[in-house]
Amino acid sequence: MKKPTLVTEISKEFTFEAAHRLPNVPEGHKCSRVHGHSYRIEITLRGPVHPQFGWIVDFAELNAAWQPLHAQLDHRLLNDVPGLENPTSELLAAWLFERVNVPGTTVARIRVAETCTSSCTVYAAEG
Ligand SMILES: Nc1nc2c(c(=O)[nH]1)N=C([C@H](O)[C@H](O)COP(=O)(O)OP(=O)(O)OP(=O)(O)O)CN2
Ligand SMILES: [Zn+2]
Repeated sequence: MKKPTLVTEISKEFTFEAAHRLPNVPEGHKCSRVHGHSYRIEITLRGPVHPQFGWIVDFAELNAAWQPLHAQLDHRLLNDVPGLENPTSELLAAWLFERVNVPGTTVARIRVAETCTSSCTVYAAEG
């Protein structure tokens, strides 16, 4: 029987604390006020599995790629961060998608969770 071609992904979760407000919501919306979240971010990378190491990249490389992003976001008012003037989960996920860079991999998807029950996932459309 023919062996299937495998697609392999690795994921790592990160957290940061930040405040935000949503400037474009309808008048009276609760999210127009400044409030904070303990953000949870899951970054998923795709790439070939190294024949000797048996991994796509060391999780430590993904951790290293996250650190400068964490520094830009943690304990900030996200609205002050260039490119995040309207910091919805959707736009934050897209902002992160453009900035995560781990050589030898591609970003498969990024999930941003603002609360225990609300999250957003972005990934590249096929083609
Ligand atoms: N599609 C989106 N909707 C909302 C976003 C968003 O980024 N994308 N953001 C918010 C607010 O930031 C809000 O703080 C989080 O949303 P919500 O799930 O409504 O938070 P609650 O904890 O208040 O949820 P309950 O389950 O109603 O308690 C709003 N919407
Ligand atoms: Zn919010």
